Amino acid sequence: MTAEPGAEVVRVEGISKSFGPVTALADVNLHVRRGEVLGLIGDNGAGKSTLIKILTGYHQPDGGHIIFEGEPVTLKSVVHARSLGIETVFQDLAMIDDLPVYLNLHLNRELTHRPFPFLHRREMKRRAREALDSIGIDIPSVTAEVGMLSGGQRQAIAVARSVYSKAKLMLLDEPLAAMGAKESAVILRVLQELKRRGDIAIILIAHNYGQVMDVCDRVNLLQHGEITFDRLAGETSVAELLDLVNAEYRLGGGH
Ligand SMILES: Nc1ncnc2c1ncn2[C@@H]1O[C@H](COP(=O)(O)OP(=O)(O)OP(=O)(O)O)[C@@H](O)[C@H]1O
Repeated sequence: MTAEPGAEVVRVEGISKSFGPVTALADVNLHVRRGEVLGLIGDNGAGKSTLIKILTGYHQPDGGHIIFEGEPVTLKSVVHARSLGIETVFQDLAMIDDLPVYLNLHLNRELTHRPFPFLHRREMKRRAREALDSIGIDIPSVTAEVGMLSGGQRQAIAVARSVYSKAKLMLLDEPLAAMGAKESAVILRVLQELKRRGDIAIILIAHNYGQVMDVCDRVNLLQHGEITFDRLAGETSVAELLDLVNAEYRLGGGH
């Protein structure tokens, strides 16, 4: 089914999740297609991270369904979700700073000279270079330690790692938080390139609506545990999004 360009990769139906007395998600419905970047916005505490953690297999929902590539799935764990092609790029990156770029790209997937347990470094370097070049990430050397790179470059490598592991659905939770304009531009360029290639579905959480509008095809607003707004980016504006979120404060629903 996903061989088709534009095919639906994931559909979420009626997802709910509470933490004790706190209802994080009440009745969430959303979907995203191959080659599409869906921007997920919402006030602090709206439930965005909880939704991403459900899709990544970290939290189990209390109710509702997840349809992945047309089949209902129960995502039992992060490892299970990853085995299906659901990859998350976290804010805190999960990179090992004192390892070079090419080994970070191959974490838990190191190539060896079979049947011998020696690392096939030359081949890993070659593949790392190819993976970075293929999505336009400009890193001078794949042997550089990740800890020496800028935040933007590290985040770009985290994205490349997901692509390299053949992600079908990529989840990005605030990848641009704490980044300067130049660093954000690196990531936005990579996302544009992935969009152009058209084979991955992407859900992006971001607080900067200007950046959301730059890269997303469609925007969903999460409020009170439900998606209350679903619009093509070309049919809305930063001003409208700000207005919708700020309306909550005016109604006394904000924190
Ligand atoms: N593990 C948890 N235990 C208890 N409550 C939680 C837990 N995770 C989230 N919550 C609560 O669920 C609600 C939704 O939180 P969530 O982090 O998903 O929101 P968010 O939209 O990602 O917010 P932010 O933009 O601030 O990151 C909040 O009220 C939060 O306090």
